Amino acid sequence: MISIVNITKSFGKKKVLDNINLELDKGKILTILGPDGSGKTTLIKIIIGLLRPDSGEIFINNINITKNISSTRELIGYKAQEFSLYQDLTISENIRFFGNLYSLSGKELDEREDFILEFIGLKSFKHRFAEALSGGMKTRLAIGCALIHNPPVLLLDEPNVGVDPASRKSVWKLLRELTNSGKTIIVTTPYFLEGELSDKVVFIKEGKTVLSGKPKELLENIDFIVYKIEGENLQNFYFDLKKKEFEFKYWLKNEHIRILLSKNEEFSKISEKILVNNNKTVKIDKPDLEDIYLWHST
Ligand SMILES: Nc1ncnc2c1ncn2[C@@H]1O[C@H](COP(=O)(O)OP(=O)(O)OP(=O)(O)O)[C@@H](O)[C@H]1O
Repeated sequence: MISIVNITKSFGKKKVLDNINLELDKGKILTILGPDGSGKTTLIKIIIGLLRPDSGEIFINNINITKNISSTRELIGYKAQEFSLYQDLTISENIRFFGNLYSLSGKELDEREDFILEFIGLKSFKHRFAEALSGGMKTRLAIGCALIHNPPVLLLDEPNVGVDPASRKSVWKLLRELTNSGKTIIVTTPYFLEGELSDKVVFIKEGKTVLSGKPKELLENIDFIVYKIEGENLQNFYFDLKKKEFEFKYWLKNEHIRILLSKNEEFSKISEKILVNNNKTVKIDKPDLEDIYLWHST
């Protein structure tokens, strides 16, 4: 459905995207994961035709949209990272405004507005001003606005940044309903857990694809072990570890330190070196997508 072929883009001397290739089938969600500055937004902007790639092509339904930029209007609904709803317009007015931009009017616009209000679960709030909405409601409204012209493809740039975890879940539920009805969705996010909810993930680092695949398969085919160290004074312990410049991968995450070792490295060999004492406990932990990203990208 969507094919991204050899996309490369530089700003001045800086290569921001380096030969990106991706395929996504109809009715699926692709999540682009990567830290700030890795090139996610640049790729999205190229797909919607806001930026021209230096080389490469993008196809949606076999239409070369890099050559037919005008076709992106119909094919794609887009929610930008800094999406600005009109704060002094109501939910209903925001949706109708976007409808006007897509030349919808009269009965057609009324019906579309009604459908979207129902779909995003904001019908009973339709006269509420956008500025008075919670983060999750704003995101749902923004997705509704991007859907106004019923495009087959939806591109959402970091839709859940600044949204609480419960509302993030409701946004993902909405996305899944959309794919069940045949829409194809690309999402960017810095939250690795969101990747697990999608059909396909791609990890991008410094403009390069580190790894891509189905989250379930990536999680089932892991060639490392995650050790979780808990205990008191972990921050100091972590900074002590840093001074020793170990080669293995470790970092401080929430309330613990994570250490990744390949399956043939024995933890006992390093446990002496890192002086895990009585104040610390070591457990094997379930790997997640962030572990996979760090394993492959550092
Ligand atoms: N118009 C531009 N001119 C010059 N450099 C740019 C431009 N747009 C982006 N960049 C640079 O390209 C790199 C990738 O930026 P991009 O916004 O695509 O990353 P990102 O992964 O979306 O990060 P973020 O989550 O912070 O938006 C960054 O180093 C950024 O500074």
